[in-house]
Amino acid sequence: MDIVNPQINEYVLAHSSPADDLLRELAAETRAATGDSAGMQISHDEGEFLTMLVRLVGAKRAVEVGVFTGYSSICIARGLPADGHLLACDVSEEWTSVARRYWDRAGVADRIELRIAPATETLRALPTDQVIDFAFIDADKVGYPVYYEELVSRLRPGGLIVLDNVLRGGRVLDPAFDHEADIAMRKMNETIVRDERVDAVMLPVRDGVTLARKR
Ligand SMILES: C[S@@+](CC[C@H](N)C(=O)[O-])C[C@H]1O[C@@H](n2cnc3c(N)ncnc32)[C@H](O)[C@@H]1O
Repeated sequence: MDIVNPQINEYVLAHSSPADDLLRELAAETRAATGDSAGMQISHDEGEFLTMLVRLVGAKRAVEVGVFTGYSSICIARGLPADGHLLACDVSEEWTSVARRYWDRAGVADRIELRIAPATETLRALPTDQVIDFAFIDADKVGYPVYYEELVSRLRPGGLIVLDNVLRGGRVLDPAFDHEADIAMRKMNETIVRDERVDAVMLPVRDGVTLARKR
């Protein structure tokens, strides 16, 4: 199911600040190098959205779960101040080797710390008093509840967690879709809307994005 009419998506893209040449080159290299997996990359308009959110929150300390070839991490890092820090979590040396090259070229490598390990391990190992201003979750869907909990407990008041793919192509609507990722996402969405620690807004941006802001 298309969440948004494809023509509307094109129009949205055409009327958002355009991605620069570097991000377009990264998208093209990702398509050439990873084939069908390239569909995991966020879209240009979602990237601009992330940069704007990071700036609006005034974030300095950010976390990303799910780096792939680095598109969203560049967008997040560009929204941070020069002394900002992005902890980037992924399990793939291969995909993140592309990301490292583009972080260098984007001039943001000095603000990104990459940890190659299951994100559950990385996040659980963070000090409990570590303060996070902004987080983006875009990795294995079954892991979302753990990632959300580890991040929300460290989020400062006014801090923001952004979760991607919360609509799963519309499959969250129908329990007949019983893939573990669809089940996990339904549970995640129910948890967030009942979580009294945050105000939550779910938006039909691409495959669905939830913004959870700590009270
Ligand atoms: C949807 S892609 C991320 C796309 C990325 N945000 C972008 O804009 O290009 C999901 C990523 O999550 C990573 N991943 C999968 N399972 C993971 C886990 N348990 N811990 C950390 N990363 C994981 C994959 O290696 C993959 O790079």
